[in-house]
Parts: sequence; C-alpha cells; structure tokens
Amino acid sequence: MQFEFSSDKTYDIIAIGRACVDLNAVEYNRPMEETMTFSKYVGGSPANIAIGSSKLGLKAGFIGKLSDDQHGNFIRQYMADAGIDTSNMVTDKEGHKTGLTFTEIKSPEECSILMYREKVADLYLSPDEVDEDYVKQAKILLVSGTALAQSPSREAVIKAVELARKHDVKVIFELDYRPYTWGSKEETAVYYGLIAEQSDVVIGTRDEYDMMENLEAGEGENEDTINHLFKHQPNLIVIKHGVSGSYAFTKDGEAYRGHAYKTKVLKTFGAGDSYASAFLYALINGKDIDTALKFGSASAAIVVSKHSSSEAMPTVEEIEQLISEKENQ
Ligand SMILES: Nc1ncnc2c1ncn2[C@@H]1O[C@H](COP(=O)(O)OP(=O)(O)OP(=O)(O)O)[C@@H](O)[C@H]1O
Ligand SMILES: O=C(O)C[C@@H](O)[C@H](O)C(=O)CO
Repeated sequence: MQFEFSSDKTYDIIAIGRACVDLNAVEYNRPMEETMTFSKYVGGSPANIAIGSSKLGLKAGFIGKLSDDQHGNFIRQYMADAGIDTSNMVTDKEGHKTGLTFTEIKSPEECSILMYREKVADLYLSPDEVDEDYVKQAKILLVSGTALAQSPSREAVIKAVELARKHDVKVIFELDYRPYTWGSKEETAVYYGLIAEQSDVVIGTRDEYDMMENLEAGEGENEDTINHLFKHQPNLIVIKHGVSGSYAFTKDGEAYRGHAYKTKVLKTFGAGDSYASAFLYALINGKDIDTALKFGSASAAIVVSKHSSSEAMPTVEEIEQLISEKENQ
C-alpha cells in the first residue's frame, strides 16, 4: 500500500502542540540528584518531529504557543534556523512559562524524564489562534496527544483536526502520552479515542494504545486495536514495541513488521520522535511501508546513540547509510 497525499500544498507537515526546552544530563550513568550540569535543547515531541522532518528536507510548519521570555525566544529562533515556518507560533501574553524536561540517564537501559509542566504556555493555545488558511496548506497535520490534555489547547487541536478533514489534509495522530498533564486515565481514553477515530494514521506505543483503550499497560492486543480503529477513519496504524520493533497495519488487511537496528545506546528517549519524522518522510516521498518502517527504525537508532532528541535528528543520507550497512550485515 502507498499513501496518497494532496500535491497542491505549501507544507509537507504542520505539527501542532508543544515546543519546549529539554535539559539533558551532561554527566550520565548516574541519578539526576548527582547530575550538576545539563545541556539545553529544543524539545517537546511535536517540535522534535517538526525539526526531524525539516532536517530530512520536508517543508515544515508549526502551530503552538511560546512563553514571552528568553526560553520562548530561544525556541522560536532554533526552529526558524532549522527551516521551520514559525509564523503560527504565537507568543503568550499572560505570563505562562515554557515547559521544561530534565532527563536522567542512569544507564542506556534506565533513562527517564522529569517534566515541569505546570501552567505551561503550550497548553494555552486557543482555538482562535488556529488559522484555517494555514492548516489547509499542509499535506499532513501532525497532532500530539499531549496537546489534548487541557483546555484551551484541547479545543485548539480539535478545531485543527476539523479543518484538516475539511481541506483534505491527512491527520497523523502521535499518541505521545505524558502522564503529568492529564487529569485522569479515563479522560485520556476519551480524547485519545475521539481523535484517533478521526485520524488517517495513528502512531503510538503499545502502552499508549492501552491508555486509549482504558486498559492497564500490557493488557491490550494489537488485533483488538486495529479491529476497532479500522471501523473508523484510520487507514494505517503503527504500534511500537520499543527495542522489540514496531508493526504497521493497513485497513486493507496488510501487516508489516519493523525491526529495531542494534546500536550503541546512550539513552532511549527521542526514539519515538525520530522514528515518526523519518517514517512520515518516507510516506510523503511515496516509499512503501516496509521502507518507511526501516526509515523510522534507522532514524531512532541514530538518535538513541546521541545526547539530544532534536539536535541529533539525522539526514536522509545518514539514515540510508545505516539501513544499507545493517541490511548487508
Ligand atoms: N534501544 C534501542 N535501540 C535501537 N532502536 C530503538 C531502541 N529503542 C527504540 N528503538 C527504535 O525506536 C522505535 C520507537 O521506540 P519506542 O517504541 O520506545 O517509542 P517511544 O516510546 O515513543 O519513544 P520515546 O522513548 O522517545 O518516547 C522502535 O520501534 C525502535 O525501532
Ligand atoms: O516530549 C517531550 O516533551 C520531551 C522530549 O523533548 C524528550 O526529548 C523526549 O522525551 C523525547 O521522547
């Protein structure tokens, strides 16, 4: 199966959601309590995906809200320098701050993130700040699940999805579950279900689908997930299983398996965002799903071997080289 996108659009991808700051432990292989220095990067899953896409040569835009301070300025400048259109990244005028993510790298297998997301600017994006003329110019609207966690960002995203559907923009829903900003699991399941059913492509980890289905982690089955979602809008469902790889299922009954590529892992976060940007790059460029899965896995393998999520996003050449090395081994 090949995915068809409208050809008359200005942007390949417009992402909506948070653009934040990551502070990644400089001294690693130790708990955060013993980490004294951190390196600053732009972060936030949809921002990382936009940066990754732009680095791969896609024309990317972003809809979001930034704090009116040095952190907001840093994010806007970094994203503009990365080639992303920032015209629809609005500045918050009510004193809301940039979300901060501190990362802890205890070992390559034991990594975690600590998010400071109280009253963060990105969750104050309001529906009137989502411009129909902008959304309609994209081939893909990339929706981050975390942007549904609170109002008014939740309504802004629902509006963007409705506009995308109206203007033949494919909606890609990255479940991107971050517990900190949600009120309850039931609430998450309601909004995840609502948007997943209206999306063309859904991407998430098995645990995130369990969240969508209001199940305990590990209880859900891929077959039940696809049987349910294929009764609705989605044509393609991607289910990730960490280092065990990923699966893609199409509405017409095809199933594909993606394998993770072995690499020297520094930390595991950033895997999902790099995977999504390269997978979508491949789809937009008319590659088949097997190839898109390889692109996703290769991009993730590169990012998990490096220190950041955004800055480490690879080029097409790096991805192709890694695939060719691994497939010829
Ligand atoms: N340790 C690893 N080594 C190599 N590749 C990996 C590793 N972990 C994950 N990947 C690759 O990244 C893909 C996505 O990983 P994962 O399922 O952990 O997503 P995620 O939980 O969304 O990531 P994140 O930790 O960024 O939130 C996997 O399908 C796999 O190809
Ligand atoms: O998604 C976030 O807000 C944090 C990220 O930027 C971080 O790099 C990460 O966890 C990526 O998966």
